[in-house]
Amino acid sequence: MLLEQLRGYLSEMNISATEQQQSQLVGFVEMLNKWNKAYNLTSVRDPKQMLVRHVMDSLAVSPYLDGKHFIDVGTGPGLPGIPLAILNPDKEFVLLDSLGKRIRFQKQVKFELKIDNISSVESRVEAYQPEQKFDGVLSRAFASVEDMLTWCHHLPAQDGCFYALKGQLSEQEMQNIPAGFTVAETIVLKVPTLDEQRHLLKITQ
Ligand SMILES: C[S@@+](CC[C@H](N)C(=O)[O-])C[C@H]1O[C@@H](n2cnc3c(N)ncnc32)[C@H](O)[C@@H]1O
Repeated sequence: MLLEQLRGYLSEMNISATEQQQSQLVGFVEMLNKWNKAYNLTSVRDPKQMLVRHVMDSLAVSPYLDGKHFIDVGTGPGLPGIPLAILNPDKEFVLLDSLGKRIRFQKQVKFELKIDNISSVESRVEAYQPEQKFDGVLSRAFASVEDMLTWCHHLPAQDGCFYALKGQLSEQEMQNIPAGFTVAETIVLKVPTLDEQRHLLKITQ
């Protein structure tokens, strides 16, 4: 059932995924649903809604990613990083969150679904000093754009950029973008069956 739903959405979004990737994406929803009962990972309780609101919403970002080495800050259970890693095995994703139980969930997902291109870091983002900087710094439902840029300014490589996945954009939030950062692109994302607005801000430094 979930698999059929996923296939329909992938075709609507013009995204191709192998059988193995499809089964990993469904496996991720099933694990999210199972662990959610004890770990409180998301307020979305219905697996069909998890597929739309978490997996498809994350995958909508995939066509816009430039580079190979990404970090997803405030990733929680691995959103958008895990669906993006499943779809892009040639890219690497560091999943960072300050809460240990979310990190434990990500590690179990990596192990059970055999996702080789993710690694988890338990840290506050402000304190994290990576050995290698990133082509892209991703976030979804993490913080205001202002706070994200202030806390994460040390993470992108020279030509790297920020990708903030947002709902409705408030004028005030856009006005508060700190000096030295530029919104290079504002992309309107289409997520099947979701009426609310979804935006991807691509921000350079
Ligand atoms: C609302 S959740 C969003 C999770 C996920 N990105 C999503 O889209 O569902 C925000 C997450 O950011 C984490 N977080 C908040 N402040 C943080 C910080 N300063 N450093 C690292 N993680 C942080 C929280 O632990 C939480 O998991």
